[in-house]
Amino acid sequence: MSNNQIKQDNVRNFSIIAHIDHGKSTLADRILERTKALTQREMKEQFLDAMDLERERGITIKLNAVQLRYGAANGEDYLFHLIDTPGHVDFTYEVSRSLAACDGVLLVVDAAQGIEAQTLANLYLALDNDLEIIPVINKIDLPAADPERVTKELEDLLGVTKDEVIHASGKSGIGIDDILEAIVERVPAPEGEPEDPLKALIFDSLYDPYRGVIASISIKEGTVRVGQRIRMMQTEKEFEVTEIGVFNPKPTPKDSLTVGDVGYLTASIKNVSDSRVGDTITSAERPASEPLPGYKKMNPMVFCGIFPVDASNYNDLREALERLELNDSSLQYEAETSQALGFGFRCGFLGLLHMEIIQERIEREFGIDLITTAPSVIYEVELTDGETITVDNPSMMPDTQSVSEVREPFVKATIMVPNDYVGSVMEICQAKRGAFQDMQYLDDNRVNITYEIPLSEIVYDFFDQLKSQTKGYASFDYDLVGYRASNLVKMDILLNNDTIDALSFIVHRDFAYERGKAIANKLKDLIPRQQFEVPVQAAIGNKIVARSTIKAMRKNVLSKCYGGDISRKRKLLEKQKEGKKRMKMVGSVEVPQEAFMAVLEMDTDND
Ligand SMILES: Nc1nc2c(ncn2[C@@H]2O[C@H](COP(=O)(O)OP(=O)(O)OP(=O)(O)O)[C@@H](O)[C@H]2O)c(=O)[nH]1
Repeated sequence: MSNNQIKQDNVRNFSIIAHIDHGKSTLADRILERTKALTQREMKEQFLDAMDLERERGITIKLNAVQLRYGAANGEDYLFHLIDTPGHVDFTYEVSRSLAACDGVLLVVDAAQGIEAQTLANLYLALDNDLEIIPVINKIDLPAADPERVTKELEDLLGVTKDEVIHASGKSGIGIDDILEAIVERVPAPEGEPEDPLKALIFDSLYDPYRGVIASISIKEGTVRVGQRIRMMQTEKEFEVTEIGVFNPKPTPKDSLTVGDVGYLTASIKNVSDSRVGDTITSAERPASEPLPGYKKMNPMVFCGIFPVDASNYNDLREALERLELNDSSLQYEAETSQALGFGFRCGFLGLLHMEIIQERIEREFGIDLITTAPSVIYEVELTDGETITVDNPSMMPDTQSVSEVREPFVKATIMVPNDYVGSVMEICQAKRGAFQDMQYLDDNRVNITYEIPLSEIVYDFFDQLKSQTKGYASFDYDLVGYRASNLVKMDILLNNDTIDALSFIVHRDFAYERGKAIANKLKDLIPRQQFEVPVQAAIGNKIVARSTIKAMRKNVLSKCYGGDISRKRKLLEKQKEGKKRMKMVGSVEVPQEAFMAVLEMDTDND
């Protein structure tokens, strides 16, 4: 059958979870290598991170599942499915879905860094899914490695003994055999009956222009065959299976997939929303009575406006978003018109990284230059007439007179730092309107601090500040906890006496004056001099709270280059041209892209 005679008892489905940069992809590569999934020559540097953008940023965005064969020390052959998980907080939901496709995980911890915030977040997801956990200390080759300390941390955290913790190095190959044997011995084989009605979990889905949706599936019950009629239990749509197969790691078609198999399925599905991640595929003729647990739609938390620099690219931008949405059901968008920026789209994202990735893909893959506005969260606004509306665009915030209460989303932020930085972390959290919750000592040197903080503050420069104030030692994770009332007001920005809707933002009243001043100063620096003097004003309602002035231009930029340094001149001209692309005429003033993001960086330079 599809397993090439390997019995279900010898199937092992597992995943690797780790804090970002603790070496998950490198370890996955070593495992592929050891099980001869790829010859060295075929092996790209990091096979599982397939998308260009991922490789460049060195992070894993999309899931992947690879089938491997392993000849164990006990003389038997085993079939492994290694399911990759994304490592960033924005993608927690995808991690949780891919874990639902497994029976065990390797919990990888960097030998020098120890347990970090996302190690814990991922561990909790694994525990939620009742998975067998194999602790692995990675990078033991590093001079700064302290495997004893990290072993102790893992013992305390997991209640395991020292002997159960594997020491490894993805770089030098130490411990890889121990890991493979531990998978055989400790991860349970999938349960489920091949003859029962089909239940296949969709844990990822991808749109291919030729074949339609390619769903990544894990078969929990029953068997699926080519030509079979299937039904999506959530959407109740039916399709006929055109191809099924496994990745080993190249896509390899099979006639059927059965319990324990992890692979892909196509069925001429034209719309990704018809095969939602987390949904259960069953047979149309003999449907299962209940879907697999845990279907949850992920809602975007961060919104921003996306506008083409060149208005004639509006339709291209819409097409680009349509195409991206096919592969990414968590991306949302709707048309938006800004007085300042013209026609564009209001887009919703899971988090900041998700937002950056989409913006970069639009620019790179579709060649459209964008102006994006500062990210905003969704506010709940109770009006004086009793109605409640949601606002994801600051410029749409109603006038203060008609508002009785504004509520904003709060998150529980978990921050892990060495002792020395506790003071700095608390200072940042306090400045970000955080409410202290708890502080726990993990060992002699490390502390786990929890705060409740408004999401909007996290969206601004929280993480950057955290990193710079703790020399990169802090690790951070967050979870939405709900909406709370806050004293918030809308700040408008006026350029040359015109209100620029795309520059409006929401701010806590206590910080309004300070932020208004900071942004007026920042914009003065960011917006190039024009032919005339431009006043920059920050206002709440009709009240101007801060003001600065962009002086009129006197000289041509080139006059700065004395002498005949041609190459320098050319560079300057090119730089100017480059800058031009990112400029937008807003009324009578030319405004660069950076100005729309200024609100994010205000706190970092208060000069
Ligand atoms: N010294 C040493 N460095 C390692 C080892 N494993 C990985 N690294 C390095 O650590 C960095 C991160 O490794 P990755 O494998 O990309 O980490 P990751 O956890 O997959 O990262 P994300 O995909 O972003 O979650 C890279 O620079 C690797 O070269 C190891 O065993 N020893």
